[in-house]
This record gives sequence, C-alpha cells and structure tokens, in this order.
Amino acid sequence: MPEKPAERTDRSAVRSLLRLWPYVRPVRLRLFTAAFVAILASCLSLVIPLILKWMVDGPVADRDPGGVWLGALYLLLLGIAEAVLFGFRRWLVARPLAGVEASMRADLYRHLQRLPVAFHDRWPSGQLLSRGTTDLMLLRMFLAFPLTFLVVNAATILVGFVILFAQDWSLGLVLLAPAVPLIVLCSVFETKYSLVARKAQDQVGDLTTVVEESVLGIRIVKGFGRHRSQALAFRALSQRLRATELGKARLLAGIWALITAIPELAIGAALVLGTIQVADGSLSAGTLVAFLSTALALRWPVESIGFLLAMSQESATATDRFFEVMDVAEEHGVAAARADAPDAPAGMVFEGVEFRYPDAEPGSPPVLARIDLQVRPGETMALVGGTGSGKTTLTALVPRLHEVTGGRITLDGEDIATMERSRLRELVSVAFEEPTLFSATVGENVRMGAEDADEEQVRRALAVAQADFVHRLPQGLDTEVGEQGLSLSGGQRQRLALARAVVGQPRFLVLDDPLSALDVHTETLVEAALRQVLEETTAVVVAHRPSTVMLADRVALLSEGRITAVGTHQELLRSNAEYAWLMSGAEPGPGPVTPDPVTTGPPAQQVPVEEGTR
Ligand SMILES: Nc1ncnc2c1ncn2[C@@H]1O[C@H](COP(=O)(O)OP(=O)(O)OP(=O)(O)O)[C@@H](O)[C@H]1O
Repeated sequence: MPEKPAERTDRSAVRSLLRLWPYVRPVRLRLFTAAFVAILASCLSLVIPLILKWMVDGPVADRDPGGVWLGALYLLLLGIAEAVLFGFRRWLVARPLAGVEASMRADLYRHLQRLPVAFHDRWPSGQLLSRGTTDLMLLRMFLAFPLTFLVVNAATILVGFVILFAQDWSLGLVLLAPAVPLIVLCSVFETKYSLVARKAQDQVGDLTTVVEESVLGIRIVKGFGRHRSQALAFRALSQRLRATELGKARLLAGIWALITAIPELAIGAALVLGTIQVADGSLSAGTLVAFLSTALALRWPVESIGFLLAMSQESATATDRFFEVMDVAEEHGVAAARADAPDAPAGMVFEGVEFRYPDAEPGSPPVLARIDLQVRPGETMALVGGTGSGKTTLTALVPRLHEVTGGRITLDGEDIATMERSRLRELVSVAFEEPTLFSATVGENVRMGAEDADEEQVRRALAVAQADFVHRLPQGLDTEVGEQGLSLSGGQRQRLALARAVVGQPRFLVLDDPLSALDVHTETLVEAALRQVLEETTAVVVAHRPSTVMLADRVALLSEGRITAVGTHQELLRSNAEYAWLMSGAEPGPGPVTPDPVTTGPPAQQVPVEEGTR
C-alpha cells in the first residue's frame, strides 16, 4: 500500500492559496478585470427589483400599459447586458488560466527532474501523477470560478444589503440576523471539510499508484494469475475513496441545507412583517415587492457560498500538495572546492567513501563504509560481491545519483562534488542492469547518451553493443520502441542501453552488470566489441559472472559494504575463498586460500587495501 509521503501542513486555506500568487501575478490584470465585470453583471441583477418597484408603484398603480411595456423592455435589456457581461468574463479568464495551469505543470515537471533519486525512491509515483494532473486542474477551476465568485458574491451581498437597508432598515435587520450563525457554521464546515478533502485527494494518489503498478506489471499479474487479488486490492482502495467522497457529500449537503434554510426563514419573517407594514400603510406595496425581490436575488449569492467554500478548500489542499513537492530541495549544487583537500591521482578514485540511504534507520550501519579504491586511467575495474553487498549503490555514487555521506570520489583528481552536474554527466556514462528505455525512437533513445552524436557515432555504438537488430526493425533507427521499450526483448533493451552508454565515448564508464540478459553467444560478441571501448576509458563494471570479469584488468571484491580484496581475477580466485565461491558457485572455505607464489605471482591485495590502490 503506498504510504503518505508528505507531512501534513497546518496552514489556513487563505495562506495556502496565497502561495499561488507568483503564478497568478502575470495574469492579474485579466483576473481583476474579469472580477470587476462579474461584479458589474451581478449588481445589474439587483437593479431589477428597483424597476419592479417603479412599475408597481407607477404604471401598474396608474393602469398605464405603455409604462408597463417600457418597464418590461428595461428588464429585457438588463437581462441581455448581464448575460453578455458574464460571457465576456469567461472569455477574459479562459486562456490566461490555462496558461497558469500549464506553467505550474511545467515547473512541477522540471522540479521532479531535478529532485534527488532518494526523493523518487520515497514517493509513490501515483501521488506525483495526481498532483500534476487532478490537483492542477482543481486549481485552474478555482482561479476561474470560486475565487472570482467568492469576491463577486460578497460584493453583491454587500450592495444588496445597502439597497435593502435603504428601502426599509427594520426589514433589513431581520434579513441580516442569520449572518452570525451562518458565519459560525461556515467556519466549522471549512475545518471539517479541509480534513476530508485532503484525505480524498491523497486517496486518489494512492489509487493512481495502484493502477500504474498493475498496468506496468501486467505481465506479472497475468503470469501469476493475480487478477482477482489485484482487483480486490483495487476495490478496497476505491471503496475507501468512495466512503471519503460520501463523507464530503454529506458535509456539503448539511451546510447547503443550513445555508438555504436559515435565510429562507429570515425571508419568511420579513414577508410577514412587511405585509403587516403594508396593511398599516407604513410601507408601499412597491417597496415590499422590491425588498422581497432584492432578498430573493441575493439567495443564489448566499446559497452558493457553501460549495464555493468547499471548492476553495479542495483547492487549498491541492495547493498544499503541489508545494509539498515543490518545497523539497533539489539535488545538491556544486560544493566549493576545499583548499586543504589533498591532491588525488588521475583516474577514478574513491577515498574513504561512506554512504547511508537518507531513509535508513537511525543507528543502522552505513551501506558502504571506508571504500578506498583507485581505478587507474584507462583501467577497467570489475566490482564483484554478493547480493546486497552494495555494488549498485557504489556505482550510483559516481554520476551523483546519490551523494556520498562521507569521503570523496575524484575523477582525474577533481572531486565530483565540486563539478557542475552537466560536466560530470558528460564525463561519466552509465548503463544499469535494468535497461530503461523511453517511448521514443531507437535513435532518440541511443542519442540520450550524447545529444549531438552523429550517424557514425550512433552506428559505432550500436556495433559495440551488438545491436545490429536495429537495422532489421521496420523503420530502423526511427522505429518507436513503445512505453519503456517493452516492444523489444530484454536482451535488445540491454544492448540499446549499452549503446546509449558508449555513444558519447565518455572518459569514464560505469556499467552495472550490463550483459546479464544476453545469451552466451551475443554476450561473447558484445564483450569482444566492448573490450575495444573499455581500452579507451576508465571503467567500473559490476560483474556477476567470470565472462564479464574477464573484461576487467582488476577486480575489487565488495563484501557487506566494504572492499575486502583487490587484485586480478586469477589472483583473487586463488587467494580469496569468497571470491572463488562467487565466481564458481563452490562452498566458501573457512578463510582466504593461501596463494601459491610460484604459480600465481604476487598475492592478491587483502584488507586493508589502501597502499595498493594509490
Ligand atoms: N533506495 C534504497 N533505500 C534504502 N536502502 C536501499 C536502497 N537501495 C538499496 N538499499 C539497500 O542497500 C544495500 C545494497 O544494495 P545494492 O542494490 O547496492 O546491492 P547490490 O550489491 O547491487 O545487490 P545485487 O547484486 O542484488 O543487485 C541493500 O541492503 C539494500 O537493501
């Protein structure tokens, strides 16, 4: 079940919504004009009762048909003017608000690209998707409708009450009486609704995550016949969302009923009092008609406050959810070079590197500790270790997908923490065991490794990766590979990922078991071609099999997050029981195997490894 990744914010709806100002600022003129036009249109409707009063006390009392027709014409013109103004308001806001939504979405996407990998490890993708879609749509609707109409309705109610008091202040007071209980009720409603709105929006995110996982994992779901359990899990989540939505509807129905009923009671009381005054002769019939028509004209502005507040509350929640992501700090920038930092030799050097995942239990041991290793210029170092020993983690530190939590990594003497990310990514290329491709053409996927690579470079990279199958695809390099490249086989994807890694002829190469999905024949061919590439680069290759290790000049053995031995394959085979076991599948012996100096040459380096790595 996806977890709630964010801490709840505890700010008021208004303070949350005010955070939208930087996005609204560029279109403020249009929004203010639209609000002004809407206020004008809404106030026009308040002129209608005044015309009615004039008609009842004038032409109707005097039995003047010409005057009644004139009054009807005024009413028609007012109606048309009101409709035109409301249409104009909509035209004014539609385009700029679509722009606000688009720019918020672009900012969110840009920010997501710059957030550290650790953030993406923590946050369920559905939560991010729902923030970038549903929440932003809610915000556009809020800016277009509730925001304007809360202002318009408040202005209309104010003007309406001025007119009511001008006609008869005692009846005006009767209508004003419900204001206090209504304000109290609205504030209680707002508090309760904010909680349930947040819950519903988070549950939409959870549901999105489940849908996304089942779609991406459809092969596993089908392969293991898990339709029923997946459907049950989905149904349970959607029932929870349904219950929350029903809770929202109940709250909304309650406040709507009260907001409608209480003013109706006041209008009823005013009607009785007004009729008595007309009977007494202290009030004209026309004034009573005008008074009641004005009161009725104010019904919609008052009644709509319930759902306008509900929509505003949902928008405040959407704003909080949007900024929860936007407030997360982007990847570390460039650290200042330390003046006292000792010079590092050329090549790729790990010096006292330590790493702990940000979400690790406090007090738990680091995933990597005291890593000291030098990969000399032009050398290929294989990284071998048992499952979970930290190989992938170590390779992820070189392109700074994670930041070291201790020590440093240098490339040709330069600390990677002090390098601009763009330069680092030019120097270092990576290929992971899980080859991720994008829904683009084969050529575009390969060129992700070097945007400006020419035809010849792409052709060479494909040749190195033994990805000649590309030329047999229907449109060759222009063939679309489908979402995540799933229209290709695992081995084909892996070869394209390898081509992407080598296309830019990087100075440093990091390969995380890049040949695992290939059959032995293709693997041999890829290895032969890769050997040429590796001759020109400084590389670290995570290897699980002897055939991959053979690509390397030396091997570093990683055991429980530490480098326990460094040497050539042959040396380690003879001297290190764990290594021999990993490579052959044999039972590990009680300790390192004693090397035979005659047949093996110098013994493999054992812990500590510092001296031999410098
Ligand atoms: N994102 C993460 N957050 C927290 N811990 C993690 C994360 N990724 C990996 N780990 C932990 O770090 C340790 C090392 O994992 P890593 O993937 O580096 O091992 P590995 O040597 O590459 O394993 P394998 O050969 O199975 O791929 C494991 O104990 C793993 O549970």
